Amino acid sequence: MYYFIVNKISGNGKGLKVWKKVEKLLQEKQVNYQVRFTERPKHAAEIARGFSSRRCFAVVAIGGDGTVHDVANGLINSNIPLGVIPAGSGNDFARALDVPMDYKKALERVLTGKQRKIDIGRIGEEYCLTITGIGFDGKVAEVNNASKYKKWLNFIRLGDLSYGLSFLHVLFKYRPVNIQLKVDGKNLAFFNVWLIAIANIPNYGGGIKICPDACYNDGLFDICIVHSITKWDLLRTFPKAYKGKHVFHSGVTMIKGRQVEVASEWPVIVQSDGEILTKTPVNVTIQRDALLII
Ligand SMILES: Nc1ncnc2c1ncn2[C@@H]1O[C@H](COP(=O)(O)OP(=O)(O)OP(=O)(O)O)[C@@H](O)[C@H]1O
Repeated sequence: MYYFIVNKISGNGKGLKVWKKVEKLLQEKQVNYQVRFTERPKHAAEIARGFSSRRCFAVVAIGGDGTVHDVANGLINSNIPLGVIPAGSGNDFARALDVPMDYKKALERVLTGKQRKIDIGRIGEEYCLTITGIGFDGKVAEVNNASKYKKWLNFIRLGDLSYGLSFLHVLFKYRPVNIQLKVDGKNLAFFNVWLIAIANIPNYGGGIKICPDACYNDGLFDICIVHSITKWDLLRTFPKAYKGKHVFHSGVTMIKGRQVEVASEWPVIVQSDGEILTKTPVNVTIQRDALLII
C-alpha cells in the first residue's frame, strides 16, 4: 500500500491540483493507495506517525518543503520510506534530491525508484531535512510565510521570487547581532552576523545556493556565516548566492561540522525547512542516515 499525504493549500492550491492528476494516474496503473489531506500545520506528522511499516511501501508527501518537513518528522524511526511529489512554492528538498518537478516523473520515481538513506538535522524534538537558518534568514522566512505576494507569485507560477522580495523587505530593518558558535566543541565568535545557515542540502528559498557544497549523505553540516558586511554589500552579494558565488566574499565564512551550538547577544529567529521553529540559543546536531527516502 502507498499512502499519500496531501497539503491541498501548498503552492497556493497546487497541492490539490497535483493530487487530482496523481490520483488519476494511480487508478490507471491500478496502484493500491490511500490518501489523507492535512487540516492544519503539523497534521501531516500526526498522520504519518499512524502508519505501520508492515503494510506500507512508502508515504508520499504532496506539497512543499513545509509538508515534507511534517511528513518526515512523523516517519523518523519508522523504517518507512518518504516519497515526494513537489507541489509547493520553493520545493528546495525535491530540487536537492533531483526529484522531478513534473508530477508524472516524480510518481514514477516513487513507484519504481531505489530506496536510500539521508542525514537529517535535529533541533530538540524537531527534525530538519534541508537548512536551518538563523537570524536574518529566520526573519525572511517569517515575513515570506505571512506575505500576500507569496500567494500571488505562486498563482502566476513565480513562487520562487517571493523569497527574494521578502529578503528586500527585511534587509532595510534588520540589525546584525554578535554570535557565539560552538562547532564540534570548538568555540568561535562572529561579530555583526546577518545570518547563519546550517545546511544538509545546498539550497533554500527556492534555489539560493547558500552552502553550495552541502551533501545530504556525508554525515556533516555545511555552515555559512554572513558577518561584518554592510547592508549595501549584502544587497550586492545576494544575487551571487543563486549560483553559490557569495562564498568568495570576505564577509562569508564557510565551515563544516556535526554539532553546532548558537548563542546570540539577543534572541533571533530560527527557521528549519522554511518553518519558524524557535529563537536562539539553539543546538543543531546531524543524525547520520536517519531517514529512508525513495
Ligand atoms: N490544511 C492546512 N491549513 C493550514 N496550513 C497547513 C495545512 N496543511 C499544512 N499546512 C501547513 O502549510 C505550510 C506550508 O506548506 P508547504 O511548505 O508545503 O507549502 P508552500 O509554503 O507553498 O511550499 P514551500 O515550503 O516549498 O515554499 C506548512 O507549514 C504546513 O504545515
